[in-house]
Amino acid sequence: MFARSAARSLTSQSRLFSTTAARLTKVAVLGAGGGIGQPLSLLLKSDPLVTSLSLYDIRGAPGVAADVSHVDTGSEVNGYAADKLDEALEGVEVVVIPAGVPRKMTRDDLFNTNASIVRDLASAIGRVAPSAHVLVISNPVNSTVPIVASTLAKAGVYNPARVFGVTTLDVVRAARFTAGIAGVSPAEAPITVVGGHSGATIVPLLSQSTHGKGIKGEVYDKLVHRIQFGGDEVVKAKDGAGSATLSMAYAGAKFTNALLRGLNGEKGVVTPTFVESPLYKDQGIDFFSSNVELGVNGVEKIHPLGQLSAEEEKLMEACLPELKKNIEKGRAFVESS
Ligand SMILES: NC(=O)C1=CN([C@@H]2O[C@H](COP(=O)(O)OP(=O)(O)OC[C@H]3O[C@@H](n4cnc5c(N)ncnc54)[C@H](O)[C@@H]3O)[C@@H](O)[C@H]2O)C=CC1
Ligand SMILES: O=C([O-])CC(=O)C(=O)O
Repeated sequence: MFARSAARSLTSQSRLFSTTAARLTKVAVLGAGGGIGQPLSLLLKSDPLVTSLSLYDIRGAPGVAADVSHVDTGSEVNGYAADKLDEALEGVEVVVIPAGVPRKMTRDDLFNTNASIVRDLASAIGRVAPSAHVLVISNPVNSTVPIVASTLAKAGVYNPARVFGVTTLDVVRAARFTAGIAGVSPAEAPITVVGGHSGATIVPLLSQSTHGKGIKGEVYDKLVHRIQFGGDEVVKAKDGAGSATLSMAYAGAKFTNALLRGLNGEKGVVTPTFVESPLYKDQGIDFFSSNVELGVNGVEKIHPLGQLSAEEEKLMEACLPELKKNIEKGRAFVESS
């Protein structure tokens, strides 16, 4: 079912999973009973690089685990009820967090509910699995990632190479939408998306893409808007029933597979992700999404942005102040907790 392939970047491949080696990896999903958590758990059960899957939620995880465990792949699956968080985290190397509420309005509206959920989960990770790699899906990502980092730092176990905001859905959308305009396969139209994960903080670098660089004028403006506000399309279409879940599960599984490939020693695994980054530290922005090489230690190398077009410079001007505010809000929440 899954093809083996030579090392190559995540953004240049269309297959969901790719593997070059086998190594024992225990992965936990916190929020496994939710709209993202359930399909994500199924996809991770299908990933040959996952050998053990630990599913936790305050509601319904044992049922999801029993269901997913019948899938005929090698990994073992265990489900944990609300009071079993510590057990769920034991021996885990990779923790994926889609726990929390989805939005009705803006992602920032979620802050009040999700900030404490993410902080408490990070605190348990710091206690039970302090060297785990933590992949944050819960919104607002621009704030929840600093919350995880600050919580782990408070516990004295923060390793910046091991905390990631999952921005892969922006990358997936950018490739899909650009390919639609260019009339090519999305696999031929990888787009680097940088910045953060909400509206104006999402900056697609179309000028660096073979099929994106020729898109100009109104078509360009509409494409950028669609990439930045793709989440709104889904929220609107679901009409009160939540936000993107299936495409996010796909994106979450894709990023997890990329990290597992890196942890396995595969070289050249490069994809955008929101991490502690030197790129805009001089402007007081400590977290930023850009192309990152993933390796045995998690973050191996943060790539420079490369040449930006005049339009992208303008997008970046709008991105940076908003991103800075979002990051500060996350940090301040942990400081005052
Ligand atoms: N990073 C990204 O690109 C995206 C992020 N999201 C975000 O992912 C999050 C989850 O979205 P959905 O799955 O649609 O929501 P959902 O409401 O369907 O599922 C969330 C799950 O989290 C569980 N939960 C709540 N508190 C918990 C806790 N303390 N510990 C463990 N589990 C807990 C709930 O019981 C529920 O099963 C939202 O914050 C959403 O905004 C959604 C799409 C894309
Ligand atoms: O729009 C939302 O709230 C969910 C999300 O992050 C996305 O779809 O990109």
